[in-house]
Amino acid sequence: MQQEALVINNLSKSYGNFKAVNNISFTVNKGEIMGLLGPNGAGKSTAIRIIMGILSASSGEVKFLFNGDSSVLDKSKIGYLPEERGLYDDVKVLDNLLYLASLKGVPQNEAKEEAMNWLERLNLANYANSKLEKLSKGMQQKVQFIGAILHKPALVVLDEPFSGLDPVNQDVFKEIILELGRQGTTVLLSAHQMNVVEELCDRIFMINKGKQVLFGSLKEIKQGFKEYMVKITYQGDGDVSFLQHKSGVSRLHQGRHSVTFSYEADLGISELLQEITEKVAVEEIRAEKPPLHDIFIQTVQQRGEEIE
Ligand SMILES: Nc1ncnc2c1ncn2[C@@H]1O[C@H](COP(=O)(O)OP(=O)(O)OP(=O)(O)O)[C@@H](O)[C@H]1O
Repeated sequence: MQQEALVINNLSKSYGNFKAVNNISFTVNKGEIMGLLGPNGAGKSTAIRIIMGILSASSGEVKFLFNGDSSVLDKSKIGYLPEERGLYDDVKVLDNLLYLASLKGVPQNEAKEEAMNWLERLNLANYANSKLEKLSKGMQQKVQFIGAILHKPALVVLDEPFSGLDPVNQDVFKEIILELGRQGTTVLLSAHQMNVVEELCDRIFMINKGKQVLFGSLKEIKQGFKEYMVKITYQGDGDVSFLQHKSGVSRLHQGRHSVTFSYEADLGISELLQEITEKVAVEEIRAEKPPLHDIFIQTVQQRGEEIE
């Protein structure tokens, strides 16, 4: 039985006539990894800051259910990685972490042990006694990430945790986030590089210009998108120009020995593939749903809306 940990109901935030967040609703279940995905300026940080109690909503509500039913946020149960990182530059790495842990009520001995374990795991143990300003941006982000999870919170809220990280460290963060989910920690994270996180999240809330675009698991979102991306490679100089006139085919690109196009899933693709194999000596066929990023862009465009 799924247990709701966080409920967002009809949340909006206006600045004058401008709606930065426009009536969004979603829930996050206990132990679930939820991705809030959208381009720059979509409203992700605004929504997160409202959830964190830093900004007030114009309307709507945020409910925390992991500690009984409460609209009051118990900050010691939440870990937060803010978009604008907030550590002390001229303070040692370990002391920065011990300070953050003390704000959450973690006893110093315990905090020190946990902090050193995490620094070890993130290859920063040698920097424990260096001032933060000596570390690279990516390293500082790792320290801030440790600060968000050190006190074993029930809910972790990460605003753009992957931006500015190299692919190796992105994978390290992903591994830790998955581990948190398995341990029952609820995770809400935002990202603009959709393809970095699409496989990580149990469910995804896609947002553009403050409004919901799509919401569901990756599988549900892909199933709901009714177009395949097809790529066929073949030997020799076959002629597949008939595809130009085929209904359901769009975005056709003809290469020297290959052709790519989009095809409406509802039409059933086997007959079309049969026709192609009669015309050319097919080497490889790939038909798959597009990546999340493309689904996002096409869904927004199909609705006649613009991307920020
Ligand atoms: N204090 C403010 N006054 C007016 N407009 C604001 C204010 N804060 C944010 N906005 C606007 O609200 C929109 C959403 O901003 P927000 O920071 O939530 O986006 P985001 O999805 O987090 O994007 P990014 O990835 O660039 O941080 C933007 O158009 C931004 O310019």
